This record gives sequence, C-alpha cells and structure tokens, in this order.
Amino acid sequence: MANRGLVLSRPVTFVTGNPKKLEEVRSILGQSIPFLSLKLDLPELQGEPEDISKEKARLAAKEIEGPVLVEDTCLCFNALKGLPGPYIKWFLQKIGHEGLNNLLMAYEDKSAYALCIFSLALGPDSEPITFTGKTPGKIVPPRGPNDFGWDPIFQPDGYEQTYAEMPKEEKNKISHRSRALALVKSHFSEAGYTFQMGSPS
Ligand SMILES: O=P(O)(O)OP(=O)(O)OP(=O)(O)OC[C@H]1O[C@@H](n2cnc3c(O)ncnc32)[C@H](O)[C@@H]1O
Ligand SMILES: [Mg+2]
Repeated sequence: MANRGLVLSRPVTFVTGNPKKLEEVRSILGQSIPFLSLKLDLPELQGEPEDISKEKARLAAKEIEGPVLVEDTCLCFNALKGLPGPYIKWFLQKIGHEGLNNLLMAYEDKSAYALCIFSLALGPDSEPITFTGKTPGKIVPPRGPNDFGWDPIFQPDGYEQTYAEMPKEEKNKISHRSRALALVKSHFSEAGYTFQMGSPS
C-alpha cells in the first residue's frame, strides 16, 4: 500500500463528553495512534446513525479547528427495528435498565446489537470518514457493576457474561468500539499520517 504520508497540522483530538468512552479508546488504541482528547458535550443529534456521527465530527472539527475523531454509539433492538438506536442515551436516562428490558416484554426476540460509529474529520472543511463496529448480543436483566451505560443489560453472543460482568480487557477484545477502532487503526496505517508536533497553529 502506497504511503501517502499526509501531514496533519497536529495530532487528532478525540472529542467526547463521556469519560468511560475515553478510557476504553485509550486502552484499545494504546500507543498505536497518538491522539489528544477533549471533553466537550456535543449536541445529541437525530437521524441515521452514520449521519449523526459525521455531523458530530463536523461540529467538533469546527470547534477545535483541527483534525478530530468522534464516535456515536447505538444500542439497537431487533424486535423494535433498530430502536432505541442513537436515542439510547435518553431511553437509559429516563427508563433505566428495567425499563429497557420492559420494552421487550411483549416480544420473544430479545436480540440486539451494539453499534459504534467513529468519524474522522481532518479539519473543518474535510468530509468526515466513518468506521463502523458492531457486536451482536441480547438484552437481559441487569448483571454486574453499573459503571458504564447499558453494559449490565447487554450480553454479547457466545458469552455467558454481560459486558459489565466481563473483565475490561475481554470487553475490549470483542466490543463494538474495538471493532470500529480496528478499522480506524488500519486507516491510519494505510494513510500514513504524520503530525507537525509542537505548538498548535
Ligand atoms: O459525548 P459523546 O461521545 O456523545 O458521549 P455520550 O455519552 O453522549 O454518548 P452517545 O451520544 O454516543 O450515547 C450513547 C449512550 O450509550 C452509552 N454507551 C456508549 N458506549 C457504551 C458502552 O460501550 N457500554 C455501555 N454503554 C455505552 C453512553 O453512556 C450513552 O448513554
Ligand atoms: Mg452524545
């Protein structure tokens, strides 16, 4: 693969308001991609998951006037044709783990998938590129520590444990987030970005 070696004005900034996401991104990426991070509460947009993620990247790139990486996470119930999807944050906040289980009470099908869509925008005027990771599983009554979103009610296929019950390293091997980040990593190594380190201009 030709190494285009595109030079970026500075390292990419991962923008999120969620410290748990940042923790996972740090531990999944390790030293593979140098990045900065910024805690910023970006607007919760509506629409199709990929469009939401791209728009988030555009807003973030405008805000910091440089290269950004953002992600949007969805939890999609098959019986509900993919809902709550990108609206999972509000559903979780309003009705909690129990309410989310109750939404599926009328259906035999408890299957679901976790979806993570990263978007990379190299600057305020570049079109964001997306990277999608998906992990199939099912919705179960909550088990395990309640320290990250809907982890206690999501049991990935092939596992007896919920995301919350798994050791972090195990979740990070199979998660929606790590699958999307594997694509981000390949993109970085193929594109061969280099950064002008030092004071941001
Ligand atoms: O600033 P951003 O990056 O948008 O952070 P956020 O917390 O608003 O995140 P989203 O808009 O992507 O909404 C996703 C919701 O799902 C939760 N979530 C995201 N990733 C998760 C994961 O891996 N396990 C459990 N819950 C997760 C998260 O806490 C939110 O409630
Ligand atoms: Mg958000």
